[in-house]
Amino acid sequence: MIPPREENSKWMQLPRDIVIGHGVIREVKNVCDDLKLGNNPLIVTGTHTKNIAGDIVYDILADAGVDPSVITVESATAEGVRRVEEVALYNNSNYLLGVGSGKSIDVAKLAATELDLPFISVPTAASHDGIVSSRASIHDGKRVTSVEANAPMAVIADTEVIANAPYRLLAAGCADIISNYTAVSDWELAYRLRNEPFSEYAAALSRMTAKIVLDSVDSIKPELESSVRIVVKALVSSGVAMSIAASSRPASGSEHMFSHALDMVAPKPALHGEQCGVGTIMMMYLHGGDWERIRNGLKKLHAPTTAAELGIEDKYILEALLLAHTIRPERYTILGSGLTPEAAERVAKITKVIE
Ligand SMILES: NC(=O)C1=CN([C@@H]2O[C@H](COP(=O)(O)OP(=O)(O)OC[C@H]3O[C@@H](n4cnc5c(N)ncnc54)[C@H](OP(=O)(O)O)[C@@H]3O)[C@@H](O)[C@H]2O)C=CC1
Ligand SMILES: O=C(CO)COP(=O)(O)O
Ligand SMILES: [Zn+2]
Repeated sequence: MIPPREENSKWMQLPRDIVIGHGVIREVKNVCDDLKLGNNPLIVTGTHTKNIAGDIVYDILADAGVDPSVITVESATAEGVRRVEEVALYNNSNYLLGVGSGKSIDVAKLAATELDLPFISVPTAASHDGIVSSRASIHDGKRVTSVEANAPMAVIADTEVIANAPYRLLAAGCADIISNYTAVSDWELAYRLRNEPFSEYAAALSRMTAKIVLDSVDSIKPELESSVRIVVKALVSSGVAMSIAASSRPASGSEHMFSHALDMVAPKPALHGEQCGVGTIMMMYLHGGDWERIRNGLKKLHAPTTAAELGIEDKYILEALLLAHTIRPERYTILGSGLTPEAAERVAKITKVIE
């Protein structure tokens, strides 16, 4: 059940078990036992990640006498969620495991929420903080909708598996965390101008997490498990900030609205974290903050800082900048009631996102 929102009361959902480390995927049965889950799980995995981790989870559970079923998802759509729910109901599944990247985790998370079943997140990449959060993003071909869901009961993040994922995914995860800087600035602005509910604890945790990652860019390298540990811990910490706030506010502001807008207008969007990173450079400029520090940090991480590096034409960057404020009108940000075309071009050019 998704917690109710009474004024003056707070219901935070946090994972109970968070297991991070080399080879911890092999703890999956122990985690399920710790949570006293049943004997009939459904593993929701992706077409690439099935071979990488889905099959390992299946074998561990099957060897331990559990009777798992498996379903593969190709995209995070409402249709995909419905298909998972049907298979779970047909198999009488008593919990779901999302084993893979963002889309498998989101589909499993939302299906589990709708079926009122426990959900365990087993990420194969550290590409964004959705691996631990209580939100799921669903795509309908034209737009992405972020919906409330139950937080995972457990997160099992195997640093060996994640270190073997394409480095691009890890750099995207770092950029998603660095974007907390502008998300928190937007939230503070909304608190000051609109008296929006604000949590100092969530904001401080979110900002500190972004600082740790930005301060660590020189230590974050491909195929290095110590780098993965830094990023996974940051993603967990950012997820906890969202749980404390009972909202994605601490980790999603104008830079995320820009990324969601790009998902709508760009023929071939880049990774979520990559787009948020580029959005953070521009939104930091609008906030009057140190956008060059953000840009330099992303460069050191080899994350995209320009439209060309995102593989997106300049005109879509400008279109997304003009659309961004309409994405979530109730979420006040530095974009206010929208940029003029001239202002959009100026911010994109000054920050070197477009030429
Ligand atoms: N819930 C939330 O709060 C959030 C949700 N999102 C959503 O998450 C999705 C993006 O997630 P993201 O992870 O960036 O991208 P994808 O889910 O699109 O995954 C990117 C690709 O990486 C592959 N992959 C993952 N792990 C490995 C690995 N270890 N080795 C090789 N390939 C691997 C995936 O394979 P495969 O095909 O098997 O999956 C997939 O092809 C979007 O739908 C976005 O809207 C984004 C931010 C927050
Ligand atoms: O991506 C997120 C935080 O990093 C979630 O934010 P949204 O609520 O914008 O989907
Ligand atoms: Zn994000």
